[in-house]
Amino acid sequence: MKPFDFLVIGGGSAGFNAARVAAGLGQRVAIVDGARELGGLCILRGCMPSKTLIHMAEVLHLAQKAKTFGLKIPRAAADMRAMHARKKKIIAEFADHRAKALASGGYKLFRSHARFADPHTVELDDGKKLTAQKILVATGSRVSVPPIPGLAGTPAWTSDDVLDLDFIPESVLVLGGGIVACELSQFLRRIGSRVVQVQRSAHILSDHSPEASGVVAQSLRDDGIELFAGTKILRVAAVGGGNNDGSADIPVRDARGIAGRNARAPLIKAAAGARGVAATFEHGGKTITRRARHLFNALGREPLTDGLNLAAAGVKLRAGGRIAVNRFQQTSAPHIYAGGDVCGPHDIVHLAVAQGELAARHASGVPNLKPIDNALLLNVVFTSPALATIGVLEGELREKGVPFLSAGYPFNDHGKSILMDENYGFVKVIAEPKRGRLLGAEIVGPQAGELIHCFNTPLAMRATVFDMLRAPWYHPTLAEIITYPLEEIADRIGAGARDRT
Ligand SMILES: Cc1cc2nc3c(=O)[nH]c(=O)nc-3n(C[C@H](O)[C@H](O)[C@H](O)COP(=O)(O)OP(=O)(O)OC[C@H]3O[C@@H](n4cnc5c(N)ncnc54)[C@H](O)[C@@H]3O)c2cc1C
Ligand SMILES: NC(=O)c1ccc[n+]([C@@H]2O[C@H](COP(=O)([O-])OP(=O)(O)OC[C@H]3O[C@@H](n4cnc5c(N)ncnc54)[C@H](O)[C@@H]3O)[C@@H](O)[C@H]2O)c1
Repeated sequence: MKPFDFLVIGGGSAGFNAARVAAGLGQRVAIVDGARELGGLCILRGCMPSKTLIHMAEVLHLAQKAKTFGLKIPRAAADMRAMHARKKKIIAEFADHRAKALASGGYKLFRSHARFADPHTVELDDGKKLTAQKILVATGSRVSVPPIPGLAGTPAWTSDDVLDLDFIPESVLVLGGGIVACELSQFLRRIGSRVVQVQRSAHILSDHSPEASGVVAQSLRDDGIELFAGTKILRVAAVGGGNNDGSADIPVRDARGIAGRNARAPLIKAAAGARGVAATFEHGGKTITRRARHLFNALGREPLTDGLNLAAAGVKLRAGGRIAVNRFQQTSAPHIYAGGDVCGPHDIVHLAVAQGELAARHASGVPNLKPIDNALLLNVVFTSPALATIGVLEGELREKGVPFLSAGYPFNDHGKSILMDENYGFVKVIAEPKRGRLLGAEIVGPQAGELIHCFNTPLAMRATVFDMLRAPWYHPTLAEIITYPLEEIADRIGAGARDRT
């Protein structure tokens, strides 16, 4: 077959958008994807199913709080079969749209796994070989199974399984305190499961400030989750007894679940007669054991490079297994690029898309490209309250010795959030101390994932707190809470700086 200009391995968020941009630039493009179902993680088993279910659980939560609002809603409860059906319908529509786009003819699609035969050639499952001038590796990530005694041999759910539930589990033992663990623990609790969550670090969501993640932890506990942080997990095991929630039996999967099966990991069998799981961990100087009907491994993800034979292409990995890339997504073999979860450094969809598009433009010879601006890092945790950050925050600035001013304001003193009974959390603004140029913002509270977008354009345009205060802010809105810290910083800097901007 005639060589391609640009060949993409993996048709998820990074790969699909890279192919779309390269084809738009007139390149002859191929995509190779080995999944049974096309769509990628975000659509099939990541952002979209999780946010569909989380939204439904949020509606349920509000209905259950009806009395607070003077309403009579006698019995609001989850109907998991109906929720599952709605999620499936919505996801099928998104996946269908993506599959049609992949098969649209703009690029040649091969339904196969790919492995490098040499730096310009990949081999497909049927032995066919494809060559290309430039190649993008965008194979994503899979659930990781850390070496916790007993974990690899204990039947466990992954996020794939939790997102596919059509019944309410009686009880779930959640291992981990990252985004997946927190978002889905709260979902499980809100549909009616008993949830025990066990986290290693001293506070959950350890990439975030203790102040912000502490608000989320409080809300998880207020929802009724038994949350242990600062633990050392000693072992997990399948046990007899447990609870009966009507589920047929413990799923026979390994701790990597469906992702593991895709990667051809061996299946394991549940111990005969096992009806539950137990985790034993150290916490506050004590050894504690907690049991539940199901175990949920939410201990992180790892880049999916198995079977790609990257060595044959001269592509090197960083410590931890991610593909090493430069600021234009080029790997150690400069004609081979990587984008998305397989290279990181963050598993976030808009970054996967941006990396894929940047790689496609660079590979197509587009001049004067700008690398992705790390000072605009945007992150949202879709718990309730949500936690969202953008830019550079206090912890990093302190570590680097960079001077800054910061000011915050709590939602429990703001009109709109009080009338909504949304009293958790705060907004915080961080700015450069001389002229008040914005450096970052942190919001934990109602609609934080939406509110944080008040800052993305001003940050990208290097605006100051004075610029933001010149804009109108409607009353009463959640967004106007942002004016209080902006005003505080502006006051501290003084009129001189305002006049200079
Ligand atoms: C539960 C969950 C919720 C999430 N929620 C959010 C969220 O709300 N917001 C957010 O920004 N991010 C979220 N993420 C992260 C986000 O989903 C990922 O960062 C993003 O989807 C990664 O895209 P990708 O293109 O790198 O990989 P993928 O979408 O996984 O695409 C990789 C593709 O490569 C294919 N492939 C793999 N190996 C081969 C091979 N050898 N040959 C051929 N094809 C291959 C696979 O079949 C797959 O289609 C979530 C993740 C999870 C797990
Ligand atoms: N809203 C979003 O944008 C969103 C939602 C879900 C997932 N994601 C992305 O998906 C990726 C995966 O998320 P995740 O939550 O699975 O991973 P994570 O890396 O964020 O969290 C893993 C958790 O497991 C714990 N852990 C790991 N090894 C352990 C061990 N040996 N013993 C005890 N604890 C251990 C860590 O302390 C951490 O709490 C993240 O990078 C995230 O960015 C994003």
